[in-house]
Amino acid sequence: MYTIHEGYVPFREYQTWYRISGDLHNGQTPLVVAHGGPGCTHDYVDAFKDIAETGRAVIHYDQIGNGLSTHLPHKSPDFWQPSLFLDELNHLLQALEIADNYALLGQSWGGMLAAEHAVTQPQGLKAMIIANSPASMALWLKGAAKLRAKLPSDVQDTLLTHEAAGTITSAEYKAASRVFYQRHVCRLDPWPIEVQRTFDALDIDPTVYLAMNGPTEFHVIGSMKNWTIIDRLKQVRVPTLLISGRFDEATPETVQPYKDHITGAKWVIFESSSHMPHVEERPLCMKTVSDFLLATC
Ligand SMILES: N=C(O)[C@@H]1CCCN1
Repeated sequence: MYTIHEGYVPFREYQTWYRISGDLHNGQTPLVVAHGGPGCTHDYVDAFKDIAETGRAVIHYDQIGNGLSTHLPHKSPDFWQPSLFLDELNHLLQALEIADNYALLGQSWGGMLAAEHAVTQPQGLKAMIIANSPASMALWLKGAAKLRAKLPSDVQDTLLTHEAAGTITSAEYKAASRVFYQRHVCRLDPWPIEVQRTFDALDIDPTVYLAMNGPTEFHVIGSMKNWTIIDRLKQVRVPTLLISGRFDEATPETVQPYKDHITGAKWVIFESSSHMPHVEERPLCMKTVSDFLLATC
């Protein structure tokens, strides 16, 4: 077992909730976990706390805008920029006094955030795991369109009808979306409770997700739709592990630029998983990440 400590870090006029599983001061490089969305919560990536069983402290946090951190539903969409979340991450590292020695795991959008962080070559970053993340949203949209084209035709028609009508909050659109999510976001049925908690939180406050991403994982019309980091990946100077699922909405094509442009990057594809190997193949995923951190930190 390990100790658990939760708290808040001031960030600008807001606050960021965090939780430390394990001992930050035992000499092992701690692992910081950045969730996806943008605008999700830490709940669905809670499983990475298992790594604390190896003696390595694991820090989860809710990025500003959702979860237990400050919600800002009245901010204009252009408030929500990658630079805001990069600044928040740096504040968290400084406040927890780990900025000189940490590893970073980002899942989905969190992996995009981790890559944005790594290209700035922070001296304290010792290793990085980019999990289920695209290197550009153009590739993401291309991959999502291919997956969407394989859905049953009635599901495709329903999605198109409601997207054209703007009725993307309708029960019918949500039911059709769920067919995609069950295939390419989390293939477990039912979803683990912690995964459902994140999607329930998104339903309650979709501010960040709608501003930066859009209504769904495959209908991306938000400010991130033109995002790419492919041209900056050569600047990454830390050992990097890429993980994704065979049925992942982050298709191999979306992950490939990380492998091509980050020197020495290793890539593990989980054959029975989609977007969440950390719950779909939990023991194997945790061993893969733990072994990588043991070898690099
Ligand atoms: N689940 C996520 O974070 C993905 C990444 C790009 C759009 N949403």
